[in-house]
Amino acid sequence: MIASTGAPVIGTRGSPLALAQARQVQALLAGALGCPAEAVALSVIKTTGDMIQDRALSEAGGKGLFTKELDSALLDGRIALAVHSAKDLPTVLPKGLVIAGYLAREDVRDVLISRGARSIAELPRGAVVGSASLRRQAQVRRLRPDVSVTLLRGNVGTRLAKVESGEIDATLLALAGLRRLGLADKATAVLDTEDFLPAIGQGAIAIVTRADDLALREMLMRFTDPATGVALEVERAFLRVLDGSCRTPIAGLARVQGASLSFRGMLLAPDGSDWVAVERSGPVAEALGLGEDAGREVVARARPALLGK
Ligand SMILES: NCc1[nH]cc(CCC(=O)O)c1CC(=O)O
Repeated sequence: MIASTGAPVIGTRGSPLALAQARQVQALLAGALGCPAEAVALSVIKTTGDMIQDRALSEAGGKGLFTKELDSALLDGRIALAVHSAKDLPTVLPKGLVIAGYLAREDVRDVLISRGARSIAELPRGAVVGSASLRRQAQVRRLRPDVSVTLLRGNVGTRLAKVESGEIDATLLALAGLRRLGLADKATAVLDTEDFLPAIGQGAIAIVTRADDLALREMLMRFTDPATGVALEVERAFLRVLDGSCRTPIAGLARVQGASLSFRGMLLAPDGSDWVAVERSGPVAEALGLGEDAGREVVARARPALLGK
């Protein structure tokens, strides 16, 4: 759908983070169109995921919780593009939709936010770490089997308040999200990807359009980042192979340097007591096969319990 100004309408969720991300795309698209940012309309759409606050999303019925309503708006023509955290996108999009591209990736790392401890190693014995992410819960427990993890949902502001008030000892968040909210100074420590692997897609903003909207797809190519696209192709291929069970924590990160890429991926038991890690490198031209291959290696090496079987 084209707004009365003639510019394509952007669909977004209404959370502060989603709006910050949509505004980045709004500014870039306005630049490409040669019009003021206000001429590109943002349409705020509530998703099922926005309405669930009391349980882990993994228990609330699976994939696409943050995308379904935006997908429908795209397919109905109410919006022309949807802006998402790549991390929240399911591995397979509904028929007729495509990821048209990604903005250049932000910092991919997670951060620790705590009152006293300056690192995960420094957390007091038996500390309580709040997180809604199975991947973060598992990785914290892999490094520190003595800490207890508790479900912590809600927006970034609420989570920070719970650390400040002492309700929990620490939490973990994506540095990218904090930066976009202007809250990066809340981070106590930035976690090295060597021992704390990010989520598939972390730090990347994805733009979804209708597959047949070729004019818009071409327009978006003026400011989307091909290297981020390659990294995400690897990571999402890895995730697709492992995707059977959303109860199983998965982490992975691809890096692109010129014509070569490297990838590390991990599948973990929810309590961090078991894991399989893989490492691959190869040419950019083989991104898809490399990601799938890494996924198949994990499946082959994992104990059945790790695969939820
Ligand atoms: N699950 C919510 C979500 N989706 C994307 C980000 C951060 C931004 C990003 O990864 O690009 C966050 C918050 C967080 O995990 O701290």
